[in-house]
Amino acid sequence: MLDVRQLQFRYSGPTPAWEFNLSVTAGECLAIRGASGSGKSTLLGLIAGFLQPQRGEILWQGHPIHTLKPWQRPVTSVFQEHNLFEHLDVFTNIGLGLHPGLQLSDLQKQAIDQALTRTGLSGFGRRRPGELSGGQRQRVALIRAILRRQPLLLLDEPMTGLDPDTRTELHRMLLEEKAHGVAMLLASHDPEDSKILADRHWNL
Ligand SMILES: Nc1ncnc2c1ncn2[C@@H]1O[C@H](COP(=O)(O)OP(=O)(O)OP(=O)(O)O)[C@@H](O)[C@H]1O
Repeated sequence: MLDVRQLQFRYSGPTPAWEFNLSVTAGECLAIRGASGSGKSTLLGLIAGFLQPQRGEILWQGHPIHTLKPWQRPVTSVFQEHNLFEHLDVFTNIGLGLHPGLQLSDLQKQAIDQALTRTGLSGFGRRRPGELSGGQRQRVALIRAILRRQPLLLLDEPMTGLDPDTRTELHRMLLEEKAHGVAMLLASHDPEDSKILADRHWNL
């Protein structure tokens, strides 16, 4: 279970201050609702560890994680910027999410191939991100996050630029992750994403 307790944050300069309080249990998807600029990405950035809170706690299974580096947290995230390595091909980008030294088992290699096929990217494994469309890059980022199988998945506008069939397949993959006990936080302006994936809503 994720517990965010009295988590206070403000950017430098004359910007709003936030205090976040929420919890998400294993296998649950919490949709974060709020107008553009209300702080949804900020909250996800704090949980991922890309931003440092001024006060408060983030607990996972009762243990504080807000003191950990991003890569030490039981978290994986898909942000709008994708964060793919431009000099590496699609397969390697995904594989590095599974093992930093790319020591992949046959099962993991199969899982990557299968996920690429399911999302219409069969045959794209050797392409670099610069040779992909925005929606294709988004799919690669999502596959990488899903296959990493961290207990907590942060999704910031995850379906941007995807066609209806690919969205349906990715919704299905995310529902499978939920069924495996992955907890999710979803920031999306698309009501369809929330309707299909979310168990609860939380308003900012
Ligand atoms: N690095 C920064 N420095 C100062 N202010 C920032 C910074 N990043 C974001 N903000 C401000 O913080 C507020 C919240 O931004 P945030 O990106 O969290 O909103 P959001 O709810 O995710 O918006 P959207 O739905 O448009 O993605 C906005 O007013 C934004 O301008």
